[in-house]
Formats: sequence, structure tokens, C-alpha cells
Amino acid sequence: MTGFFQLLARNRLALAGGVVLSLVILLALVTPLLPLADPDVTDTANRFKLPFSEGALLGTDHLGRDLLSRLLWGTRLSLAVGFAAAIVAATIGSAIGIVAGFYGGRTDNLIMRGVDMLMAFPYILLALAIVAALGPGLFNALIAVAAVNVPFFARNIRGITVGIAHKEFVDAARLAGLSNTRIIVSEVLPNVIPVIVIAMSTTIGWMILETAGLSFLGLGSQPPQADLGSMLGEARSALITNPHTSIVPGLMILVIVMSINLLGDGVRDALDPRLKSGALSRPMAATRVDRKGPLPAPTGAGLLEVQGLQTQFHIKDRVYRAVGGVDLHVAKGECLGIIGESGSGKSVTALSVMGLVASPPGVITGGAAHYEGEDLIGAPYRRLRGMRGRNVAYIFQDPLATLHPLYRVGDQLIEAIRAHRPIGREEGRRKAVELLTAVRIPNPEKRIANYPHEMSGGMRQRVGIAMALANDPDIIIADEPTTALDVTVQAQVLTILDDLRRSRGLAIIFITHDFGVVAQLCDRVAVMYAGRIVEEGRTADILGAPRHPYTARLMACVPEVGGGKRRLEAIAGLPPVVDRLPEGCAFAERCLKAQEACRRDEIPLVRDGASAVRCLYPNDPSREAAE
Ligand SMILES: Nc1ncnc2c1ncn2[C@@H]1O[C@H](COP(=O)(O)OP(=O)(O)OP(=O)(O)O)[C@@H](O)[C@H]1O
Repeated sequence: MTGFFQLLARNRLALAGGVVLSLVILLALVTPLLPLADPDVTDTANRFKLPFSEGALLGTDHLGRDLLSRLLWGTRLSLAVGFAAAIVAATIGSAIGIVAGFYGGRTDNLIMRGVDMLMAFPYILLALAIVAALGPGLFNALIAVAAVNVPFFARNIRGITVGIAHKEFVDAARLAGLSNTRIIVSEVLPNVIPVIVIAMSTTIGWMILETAGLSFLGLGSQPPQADLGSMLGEARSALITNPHTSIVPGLMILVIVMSINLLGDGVRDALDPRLKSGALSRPMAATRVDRKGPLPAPTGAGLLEVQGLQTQFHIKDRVYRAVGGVDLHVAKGECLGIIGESGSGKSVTALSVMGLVASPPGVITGGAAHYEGEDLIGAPYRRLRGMRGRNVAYIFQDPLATLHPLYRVGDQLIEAIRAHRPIGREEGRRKAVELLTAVRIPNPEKRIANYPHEMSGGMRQRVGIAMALANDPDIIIADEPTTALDVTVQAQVLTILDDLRRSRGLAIIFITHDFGVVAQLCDRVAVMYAGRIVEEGRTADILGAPRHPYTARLMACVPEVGGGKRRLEAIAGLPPVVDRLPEGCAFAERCLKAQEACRRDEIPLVRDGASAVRCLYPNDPSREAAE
């Protein structure tokens, strides 16, 4: 709950709306206690007194009644009717929506067609018809406004319920033998309540306006009782001669509706869990860069050289050091593997290179990524945009999440090419077929007309690779592209990537959990732990004789096909949380060789020829070979 209020407070407009609305509600609540004139007593001798006259701060109306008093009593009434109508409409509408969405079939059809019929009438006509049938009066106006808003809630909540009613957790509740009523109350309702609150917060203002509209037409509050709408209606004839009689209630309606709407938008944003990590602020086109200290100069190692990269997530007052000073490079035609446990910072490292980490909350706080000597971190957005996909392309783990579900794969390929080159449709089509052929999709002429859901996981991943190849990039960063595939398809996809790198001289950075993939594809490998590289070197050296205890234990977790039965050595404990990294070696807590010194100071990455290790007591490959 505190998180909700903190998020709400971060949205300045919502905060302003909340403060203003609270003041208005407070005023309305204390109105009976204030020393105000009677709002209904007429004094025709003092008609149309101007604001700031003696004894009438806001002046008087056409019957000499005190406008301030009428305004406060009227506001009290309008707010009460608006809120009551919203609660009634939300309760009835949501109940209808939940029942229709949950039961579906004929029940849904019957209820929703009734709702459609209500919606087919212009709402004001419907409200007028209801008031005409029930007779004028504020209570009847409340019923009319609530009734015309029921379909709005019913439709919205029905849509959400249909989605929830088919979720696995609802099926699980059914299998557990829960009754439909129990399922609705315990499984469905908690999931739709935020939507109901959001819909209410954005419609209360609207309902206050509608009630005011009915009163303005003489169908709501009846004389001498004042509400904001009837005050406006009565002031209509003096609009030109005594505008203050209209301006006073008009301004109050404006203030109430604006503040409710601003607050409603803020409530909606704060209740949405997807916006909690900072996306409420406008996401930036490239990751925010806030580097202090001198920048590393390029050494000319490789086509892409990452030096001392530090990327953090700033969430509230916490700092998550996802990447804490990573150095790596990859040359033309080379494949560098990055391996490590989940959460070790592999993806964030890769995304930082092209400024693709979402900001907020991501911030690059140090280091450089030199591409042919040019530092990409902090490069202007136009430059990064020009290079994304053109020089450095990405392949992600789940192509279903990266391919647009509503466009044919051919059109998506053509779009990817056109983002960087102005080519015609025909040429684009030819190139798309060429790309699908390059990734060995059979029958590419036909396949370009497929939608992503019409392809298998392996096919979609090939389309992902084709997309990355669309603009002939120099570097491809592949983030676990084969994790979701079965071993045969995985082998095919890896072969395609390997062939492409050899034939096109592509540099590949391959992020994976899988030592088998590293062995098959990568020339060199970097092992990451808690946002840092702990070991780096030639694949054969590292797989043959890992020097860092973490690498050795990670490899011991991997079952070997044909290696006979053996006990798999799981690594006890968990990686440290990156907002509370320990002093010294981050792996010390889980390391069997850890000494006191490991927990003291920063441990440097010590280079020895082609390999490097960040450990005070690394395994000695020569001794192990001798043993
Ligand atoms: N948007 C974010 N907000 C806060 N923390 C994040 C965000 N994205 C990543 N992190 C944190 O950064 C750290 C590194 O994440 P990253 O995705 O790079 O790990 P990874 O090694 O690629 O893991 P996996 O193999 O599961 O993809 C993790 O601790 C993660 O919780």
C-alpha cells in the first residue's frame, strides 16, 4: 500500500489533483459547521451583489441568496450524488460483467445483448427517459446517471473476466473442487478489482458532470435545493448581465472534474504493476548514461571492445549493480560466449552496448563500448538508431515475443530492411526470400506469407536470425536464442549461425546457460557471476581446465551424455542480490576454497596470456593435468 502511495506521489499532476480534491471534499464535509448564511433564504433587495461585497464573499444570485453558501452546499450534494452514482454503477455493472464473462455461452450472450441495447441509446436520451419515467428529483437523477453507466462497467469488466476465466490458476481452482461462487470471489474478483477502481476513478468526474447536466435541465435537484448543475441552470438567464452567478458554480465543476480526472489517471498508473519499476516516467529512447571519472581509451582489441562497463538499476532508493565493470571484446568472424547463472548480468551487459536497457530504471554509470574505435555509450540517439540492426543486431530468446503477431513474417523482414535502406516492395520481397533461404527455411516463397503463430518454435527462431541478418550487420548479439528449442532444432540453429559467421565474417556474442552450446560454437568464453566476469579465455582451455572455482562447479552441474552415472554437484546457496553485494569475492559464500582474504578487498581480474581469472586461489591447470 505504501508503494502505491509512493508511486502516486511521484506523479505530480495526480498529486496536485489529489490535494485539490481532498480540499474540496474537506470543505464539503465541514460546510454544516461553517458560519454560512442559509443557502435557501431569498433577499430580493440584495439581488446580484458582486463578489467581495459586504456580507457576501462571492456575491448573491437572482433571488439575493448567498452564492458562497449555495456553492458549498451545492458542491456537497453534487459530490455525494456523483460518488453514489459511481458506486452503484460500478457494483451493478461489474457484477453483470463478471457473471457474463465467467459463465460465457448463452448467459454471456443474453446479458451482453441486453447491455448492447442499453448502449445503443444516446446516454443523455436514456437518462432523460429514465427521469421522465420516475419524475424529476435528485435521487431519480442519481438512478438515471448510474443506470446509463452500468453498460460501461459491464462491458469493461466482462472483457477482463473472459481473459481471467481461462487462466491456469482458475482451472486449478476448478480442479480443486471449488464452487463457481467461490472461484468468482476468491480467484476472479481480486484480479478485476484494480480494473474496477481504475474505471471508477476515471468516470466519477463524468458522472458529476452528467448529474449537473440533468439538474441544469431542471430534472435533478429541485428549487430551492442547490447543486452545481441547478445553480448553473438558474444563472443561465443572467449569463451576460451577471456572469459571476454562472462562473462560481462553473469553476467549481471544472476544479472537481479536473482534479478527479488527474487523480484517476494517477491511480490507474500506480495500480498497474507493469509500471512499478519506473516506467511511469517517460521511457527514454536510449539508456541513461551518467559516467563519472576518465573514460577508458580503445586498445584496438577486436571489432567491439567493452571496457569497465557498469550498468545499474535505480529503483526508489535502491541501487542494483547488475553489471559491475565488465571487460570483453570480440573480433570479426569470432564467437564469444558469455555464460553464467540466471541474473548474473549477461543480458544487461549485451543490451547496454546499444543503449537498449530501459531507462528508467537503468543507468550506465561507467565504462565504454568501442565499435571500431567509436564509443557507443553516450553516443547521440540518432547515431545509435542508425547502428541498431545495421551494424549490431540482436537475436532474442523468445521470437514469439519479438515478432509482431498480426503481421506476416515477410512483411516484418521487409520492414526491418526498410528501416535502414529505402528499397521498393518487390526488392524487399526478393531480399526477404533470400534471407529465409539463408537460414534454411524450406519453401521460403510460401513461408514469407505465414504469420508467426503458423510456424514452429525452431522456424520462428530462424526468422529471428533472418531478421538480425537483414541489414548485413557486423556483430550479432544472440541472447539465449536456443534455450526454448529441442536439441535437434537447437543443433540446426547453431549450425546456421556458425556457417553464417564463417561465410560472412560475422562477430557473434552468444549468451547462454549451456556449456554444450559454448563447446560447439564459441572460440572464447567469458564466465559471469554477480555482474562481473570471473574467468575468460579460449573455450578449449576453460572447458578443459577451469581455473575459477565457480566455473569448475558450474561445469560439475552439467550431466554428460554417455559419461556414466555420477552425482551432479549442485552449487549450494544462491548468487548474492545485486543491491547488497558483499565485500571481496561475490562467490566466496558458496566457494569451498574461500579464505579470509577472499572476503576482504576487491579481487582483480588477472590476465595470463589468453586467459584471465578473478580469484586469489584459482585451480592450477598443470597440477590438475598431472593428477
Ligand atoms: N528492469 C530491471 N529492473 C531491475 N532490475 C533488473 C531489471 N532488469 C534486470 N535486472 C536485474 O539485473 C540483474 C542482471 O539481469 P540479467 O537479465 O542481465 O541476467 P541474465 O544473466 O541475463 O539472466 P538470465 O539468464 O535469466 O536471462 C538481475 O539481478 C536482474 O534482477
